[in-house]
Amino acid sequence: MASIAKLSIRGVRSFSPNDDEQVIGFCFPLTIIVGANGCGKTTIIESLKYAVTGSLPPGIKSGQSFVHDPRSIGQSSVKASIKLRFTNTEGSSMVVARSMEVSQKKTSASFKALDGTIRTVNRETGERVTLSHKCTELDNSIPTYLGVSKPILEHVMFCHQEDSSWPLQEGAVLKKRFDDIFDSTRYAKALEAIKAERKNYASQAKDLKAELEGLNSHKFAATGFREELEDCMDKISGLEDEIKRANDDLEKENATSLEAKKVLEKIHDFENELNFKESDLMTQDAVYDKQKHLLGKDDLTDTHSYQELADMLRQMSDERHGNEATKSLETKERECQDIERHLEWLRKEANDLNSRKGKLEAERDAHSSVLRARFNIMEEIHKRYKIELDSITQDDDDTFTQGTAASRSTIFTTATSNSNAITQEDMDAFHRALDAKNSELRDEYNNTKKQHRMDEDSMQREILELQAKKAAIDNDRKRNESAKNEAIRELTQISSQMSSGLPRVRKEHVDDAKRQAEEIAKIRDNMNNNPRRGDIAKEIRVLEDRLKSISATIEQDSKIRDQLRLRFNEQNEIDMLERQVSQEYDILTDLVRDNDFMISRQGENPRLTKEDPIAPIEVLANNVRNKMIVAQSDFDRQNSRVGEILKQVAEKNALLGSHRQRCLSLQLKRTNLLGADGGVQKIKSVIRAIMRYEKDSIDVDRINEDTNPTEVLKFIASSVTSLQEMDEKPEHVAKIIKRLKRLAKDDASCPCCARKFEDDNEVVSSSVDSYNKCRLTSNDSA
Ligand SMILES: Nc1ncnc2c1ncn2[C@@H]1O[C@H](COP(=O)(O)OP(=O)(O)OP(=O)(O)O)[C@@H](O)[C@H]1O
Repeated sequence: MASIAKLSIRGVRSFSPNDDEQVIGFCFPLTIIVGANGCGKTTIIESLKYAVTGSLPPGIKSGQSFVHDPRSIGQSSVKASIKLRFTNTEGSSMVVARSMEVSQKKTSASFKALDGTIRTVNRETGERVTLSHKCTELDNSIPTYLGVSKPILEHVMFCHQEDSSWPLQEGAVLKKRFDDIFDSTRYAKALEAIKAERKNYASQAKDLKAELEGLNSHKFAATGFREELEDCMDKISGLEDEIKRANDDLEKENATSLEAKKVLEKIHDFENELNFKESDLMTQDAVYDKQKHLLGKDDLTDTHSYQELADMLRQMSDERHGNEATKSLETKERECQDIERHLEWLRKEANDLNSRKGKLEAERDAHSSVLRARFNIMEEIHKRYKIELDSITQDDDDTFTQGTAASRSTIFTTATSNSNAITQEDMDAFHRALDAKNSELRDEYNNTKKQHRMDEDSMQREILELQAKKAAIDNDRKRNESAKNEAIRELTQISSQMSSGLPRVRKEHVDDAKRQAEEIAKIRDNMNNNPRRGDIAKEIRVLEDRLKSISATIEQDSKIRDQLRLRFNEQNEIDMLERQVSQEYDILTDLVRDNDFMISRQGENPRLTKEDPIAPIEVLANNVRNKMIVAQSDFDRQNSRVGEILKQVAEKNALLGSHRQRCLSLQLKRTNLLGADGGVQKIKSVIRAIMRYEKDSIDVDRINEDTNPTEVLKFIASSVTSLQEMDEKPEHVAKIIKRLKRLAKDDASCPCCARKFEDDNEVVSSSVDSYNKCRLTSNDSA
């Protein structure tokens, strides 16, 4: 706790400057100062107060009467000094020394407070430290060292007896004292600052609220965009899946095409084989017909069943050649079964191709729906932003024309019925129009923003000027009020002093008070006469009007700001769409890069550009679409071709079956011919009968089914000739010859080319030559 220890006074009031310093020691816990009236008790208290706070006693405004009067000791000036030793709150001993000087002039005296010092001891070094301070610094620092505020020291602890009745004074004085004691001014200022801060924060909160609303709308828009993005991502993933599926289908189609090619090649081979076999069959048919013709009545096909003929053939084969014919037959049957299996496989392939065709048609429908969705988006954008289409392609029906309203609507009305009607040029025009609209909106937004900024700056400047003016007026008003209050207070004090009639109120004091009153009256008159006084109300009114207009301007600006915010939102929307387009471009680029191999199979790789990434993809899609159409037509053609081939195969199959039947019947006939009662045996018997009339013996057994017919015919011809020469014509020989001639007459033709013989002689004599000739001819033509 701080405490005062010793007070030294010289030259203050009744303490003469010519004497030694008067030292008053203070005791603990109480010091009582007693003495006669006028001995100087009050002076001690006043000195303490001055030493600690630097405040002069009340009623001594300039301090002349506080110092010992120089006139009383006949000096022109008097120096007074007050020293106080005290212990500060930290327990350190300190000495504060203050000095004053009063110079007496002819009529008046001047007071001057000199700089004071504070002496203390450095705790660490133990040295004495003396610091010189100005009066105001001392006034502020000593109360701090003592730990008591200056108002409490002035108004409570060292309160002058004349001023001790201040708690009973009027409200304003009382308030001021309490404010001083409790330092409420600081709190009032703090309150004002808090109010100003609160106002500031309220305006900031308002701005932030508006900003929050904007952010909320942004958030809402962002949520919408995010949902749209998710939809787009879903669509893209769906498209990717479709592309993947289409690629897979394409691969399968390629594999199927390869397989179909192989099948076609096989069918072609089979056709060739079939043709070859057909020709072979025809040859065999011809041979068969000839042989049947030659056999005549010996033809057993009509009289014997297939089984009987087969048995006969088997018997004869076993007899002659073992199982070779049977094996050949089995081989043929196996081949026939293979062909049937192959036909079944071809039917299955045709079914697969048909089902694949259905799938491809379904994919085509899905692609059409995607195109329709794209068109709907375009139409929505067109309606929402009123986009002007400046360049439209012109088709055959003159549907789109250059930049007319009719053409703008036609692109959508035409496309409504068929979304595929939008060409690449239409898309380009739409993109260009979209870009133009975007740049137009952006320019408009920037211009409005710039204008708003300029307006805001000018208004801000005006507001600052007005605030400065208002602050100046407030300062003037406060200054005037404080001056007025001060004057009233002093007047009150003077009047109280005068009314108390104390003996120490002197004439000078009254004169001073009068002068001060006159000065205050002058100030008051000046204030009343101040032309600004009347103008202030006008200025306030003008300011209020100005404030109203500013409020209206601010309201208008807030509307503009809302519009700008709306534009800003739209701009953000456009930016987001641009970013979305950029992202989709990246995704498209990645997609193209990932599917590079597949795309390269479709022709040239598309070169994507940021400006128009759709065009190359559209070109690629058109190429793929065209290829698909070509592949589809190829597929249809191949399908019809397969149908035709299948039909031909069926026909050939039927023909083969009939040929097989004929072959079997031929084989049966052959067996019959070679049988015991067959034609060959009959011919042999005929030959034997002839031979009975020949002188030379002939080995008849030499003639069998493998004997060259030429030799047989030669033999018959020579035998007939020799018989004619011999002129020996037995009856049965004559019959045979007659029969041969009749045969020749009825139906004699070449066994190779089925040409009719000209006469009977040619039947016998020229048969060999004709046979050879016809054979050579047929070989040449083959
Ligand atoms: N400027 C001055 N020069 C010389 N003496 C002065 C001056 N002003 C006042 N005095 C003298 O100082 C004395 C006043 O002292 P102070 O008022 O301190 O006495 P006091 O003991 O408090 O008296 P009281 O008991 O009546 O209050 C008076 O005798 C007065 O004549």
